[in-house]
Amino acid sequence: VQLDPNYYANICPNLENLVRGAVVKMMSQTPVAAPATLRLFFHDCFVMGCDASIMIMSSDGSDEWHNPADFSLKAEGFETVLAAKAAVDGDLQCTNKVSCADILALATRDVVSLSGGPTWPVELGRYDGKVSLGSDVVLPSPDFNLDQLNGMFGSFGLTQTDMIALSGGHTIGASSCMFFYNRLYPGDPTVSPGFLLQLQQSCPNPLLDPNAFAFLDAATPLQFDNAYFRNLQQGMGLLNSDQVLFNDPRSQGTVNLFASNQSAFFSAFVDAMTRLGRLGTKTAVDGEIRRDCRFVN
Ligand code: HEM
Ligand SMILES: [Ca+2]
Ligand SMILES: [Ca+2]
Repeated sequence: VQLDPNYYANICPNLENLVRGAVVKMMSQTPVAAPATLRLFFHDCFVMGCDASIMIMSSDGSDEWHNPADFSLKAEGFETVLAAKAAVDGDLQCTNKVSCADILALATRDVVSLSGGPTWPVELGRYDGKVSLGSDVVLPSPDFNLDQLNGMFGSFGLTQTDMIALSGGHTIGASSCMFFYNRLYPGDPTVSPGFLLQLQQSCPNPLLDPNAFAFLDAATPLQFDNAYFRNLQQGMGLLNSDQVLFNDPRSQGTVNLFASNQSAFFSAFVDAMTRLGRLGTKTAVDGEIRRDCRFVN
């Protein structure tokens, strides 16, 4: 299936402005909107393709969101897409003509660029999926090593460079301590000593505070920039799957490039996001334009 940035040019000419307006408003209300939306897009695309399957809420808890790998997705991402969908449907020319999957793709581009990252033309024309099953969810674990990361991203036709650039999505947002406690007690030798102390203070005890968290990019947690890669050079990657990108000699060169050259990171990120956005594209044959992003029609 061929996606096209101009897909809605005649169907809903004001689409991009409507989405951006809703995203700007959500971002002014909460700093969580941007990272939550970006992560939502990634988790959507890796399961059944970019078809907004992650947004379907079933009454019996069998949907993707109820899988432990998705349960920690923050509400603000879903709310951003729902707000953008409401803005789009509020334009009579557009009502029920734009898929939730396309709105999620546009909102994701907008949260990235409005956080200081690159902007790019978003390919459009995906239909929404009609199936969401928790049992279909397979996502990378924060304990993955380089071969496991390459294996999973490679299964989607993404290269190691794509995988490293996309991991740069961790330049914004936070992680619950539960995903990296195992690096803190006893201290993982690849965590810099100062950062280790800092993290042990933020995450004192897994049993005491399940809500404890740390920023994925301790330097600039709200800015979409290449500080994430400079952190890795200093042993300040939060997740094992982050730090391993620098520690493994096979990926270190790309980390060093992105750390020293922000435009190289941005252009690799745009390429990789565009490829990610092409996964599992649905059409009218196997999809629909969902009226309410949370339910199949
Ligand atoms: C490479 C494999 C990846 C692993 C193992 C991974 C794992 C994680 C984990 C464990 C968290 C913390 C979740 C929580 O505390 O609820 C997280 C957060 C996040 N991830 Fe990833 N991730 C990966 C790739 C990606 C990609 C490709 C993107 C987007 C391009 C992305 C975007 C994000 C964002 C923005 C957050 C912060 C969410 C927030 O603050 O609400 N991640 N990731
Ligand atoms: Ca999906
Ligand atoms: Ca940052």
